[in-house]
Amino acid sequence: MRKPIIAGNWKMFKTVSEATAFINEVKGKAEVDGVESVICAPFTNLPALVEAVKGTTLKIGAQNLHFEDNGAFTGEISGVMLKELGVEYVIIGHSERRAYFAESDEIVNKKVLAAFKHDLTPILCVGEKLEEREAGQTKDVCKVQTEAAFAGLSAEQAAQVVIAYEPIWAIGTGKSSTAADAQDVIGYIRGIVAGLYGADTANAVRIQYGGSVKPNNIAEYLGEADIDGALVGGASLEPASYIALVEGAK
Ligand SMILES: O=C(CO)COP(=O)(O)O
Repeated sequence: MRKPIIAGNWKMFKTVSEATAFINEVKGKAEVDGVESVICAPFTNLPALVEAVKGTTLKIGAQNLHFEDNGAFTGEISGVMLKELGVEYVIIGHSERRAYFAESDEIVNKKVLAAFKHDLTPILCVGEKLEEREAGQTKDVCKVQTEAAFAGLSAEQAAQVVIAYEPIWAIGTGKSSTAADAQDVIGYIRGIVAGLYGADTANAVRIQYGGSVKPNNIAEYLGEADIDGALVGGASLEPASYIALVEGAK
């Protein structure tokens, strides 16, 4: 059985004091047996958040990393740095990074490999643009992105990747994919992993849906056979809403 995983992607929101106040409000509430609950926060919040979640089952993730361990890369943060902080997860290849920071499939792959080098679990984002969906290219786009990102991973590593299928047209728009459409694409993505590594690995990989997930629609997604959780932006920012999301994944 795959353990459902709810991850909040805070994007560029919350100062350190706002972030720690959030954890104090959700402690003991956004902790539900059988559901993994992860907050992916801006870099500046990470030390305080790792400290704030001690003694809880909540986990902390970053939203990006550089693929090198160190070097002349002004403004960047590496896997070594994240690991020493006690961060466990890292979002890689979010569509906002691909669009605004020119992250190619090759860079995404290097980042996935860097995450494993430092024992961080990648939350790998894939998904199509609106024009790609309209042109009937959704599955092709997901195939190219997934295969590129997994290049060079062992089966054991592949089984640990969390994939987040996020159709770009559904992010922050209130236009969510139907649960059935999300299941169709996510089942297809699981098949891609099966093609690369076989059925056991594919059955172990957890695949989230992301894009306008809210407390009132999360149960529909989690009710689908291949959807193992959600990567949530806007609705992860308020404590009450985040708690409802984790409860909705039971
Ligand atoms: O991009 C997302 C999560 O990574 C989705 O954002 P929203 O939940 O705000 O649509």
